[in-house]
Amino acid sequence: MNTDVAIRLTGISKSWGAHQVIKSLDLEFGRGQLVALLGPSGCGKSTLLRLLAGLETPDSGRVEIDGKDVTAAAPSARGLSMVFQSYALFPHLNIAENICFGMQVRGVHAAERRQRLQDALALTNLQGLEQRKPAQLSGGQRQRVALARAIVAGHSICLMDEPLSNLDAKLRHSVRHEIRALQQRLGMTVVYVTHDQTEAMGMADKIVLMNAGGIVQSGTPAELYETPATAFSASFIGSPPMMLMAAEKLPPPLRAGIAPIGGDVNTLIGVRPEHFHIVAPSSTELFGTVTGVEFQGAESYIYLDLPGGDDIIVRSPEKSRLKLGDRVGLGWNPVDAHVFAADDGRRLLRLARYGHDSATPKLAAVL
Ligand SMILES: Nc1ncnc2c1ncn2[C@@H]1O[C@H](COP(=O)(O)OP(=O)(O)OP(=O)(O)O)[C@@H](O)[C@H]1O
Repeated sequence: MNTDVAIRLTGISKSWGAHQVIKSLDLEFGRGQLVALLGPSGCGKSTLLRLLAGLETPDSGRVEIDGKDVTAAAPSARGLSMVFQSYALFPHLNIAENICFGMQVRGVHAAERRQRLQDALALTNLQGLEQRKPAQLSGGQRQRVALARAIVAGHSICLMDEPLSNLDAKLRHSVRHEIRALQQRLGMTVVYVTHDQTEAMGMADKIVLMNAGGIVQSGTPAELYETPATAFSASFIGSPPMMLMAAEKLPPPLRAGIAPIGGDVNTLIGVRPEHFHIVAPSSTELFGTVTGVEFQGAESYIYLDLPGGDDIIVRSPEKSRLKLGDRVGLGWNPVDAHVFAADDGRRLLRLARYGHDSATPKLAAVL
């Protein structure tokens, strides 16, 4: 048994009627890690979490927790706690009673209950609020009660399903920081479902990006950002995401060097918004028309309409002086470009090598 693995899924499938929601999935969750299950609505994240929790049974495959086969085990026998989006607090019980409810049901001794309650209140910064009812707390405080309840359970694995989605943007940011700090301090293994890539990028040790019931890519946030395995991955990670341009619509000098990568395949060129350079129109063969400028404080987003019909966003570290309708030149360093097959989005070789290839001097020169 590999003790670094807290949860292992092997060949897990689940269908609802004819709809296969989870497609023969293999996955490992490292001990003490926060792993984000990320993906668009309906891709199967919550179903996967419920299969882990034992709230659903897989049609096939095996769920192991701490090396033990728990595929057929009841949720209560799996040694894990859960935190839901809806908090799931009892409105008629006060905060202390809500936090202690599970311990009481399990018959934990009163003195032990009091001690664990005090520890959890201190960890989640809820001291002084014990006697209040959930309705008398803010959304952020309620979510902290749900966290405290998960902590007192004393399990080393916690499953969280979109725990921050009922909070406003500012609160989401601070509670997200609290969850991460707590997870690291307690050394918990957390499986965290979210559709928000900034949350996953900011919190996770590992991101498992899902689409249509399968895993598109899994790795550290940096791996997904720097080396997206598919065009889907490229356009899901990053805010704004990577811009994808049909290679055939780009002027020939910008296409040079791509043909050997794609062969006969139509390709998409991907460039992150921060890697575009806005240059004088006379120094490049690719032009764009400014359709919008957003000032964000530390940076500006410049929206450009390209002749081929692609709309792109350029991220500029300065306050932009560009105006609507301005015509600008656009370039990028070839080492920052990614190439994907247009048909299924698979990653082809990175353009980097070709940028410095003597066979394509024009590409580097133009950019
Ligand atoms: N009990 C159920 N019966 C039938 N279909 C279901 C059931 N639960 C989920 N589904 C379907 O399975 C698919 C995946 O749902 P799931 O809730 O796992 O997605 P998700 O990625 O968590 O989405 P969201 O981010 O919107 O919560 C959806 O098409 C959903 O309609």
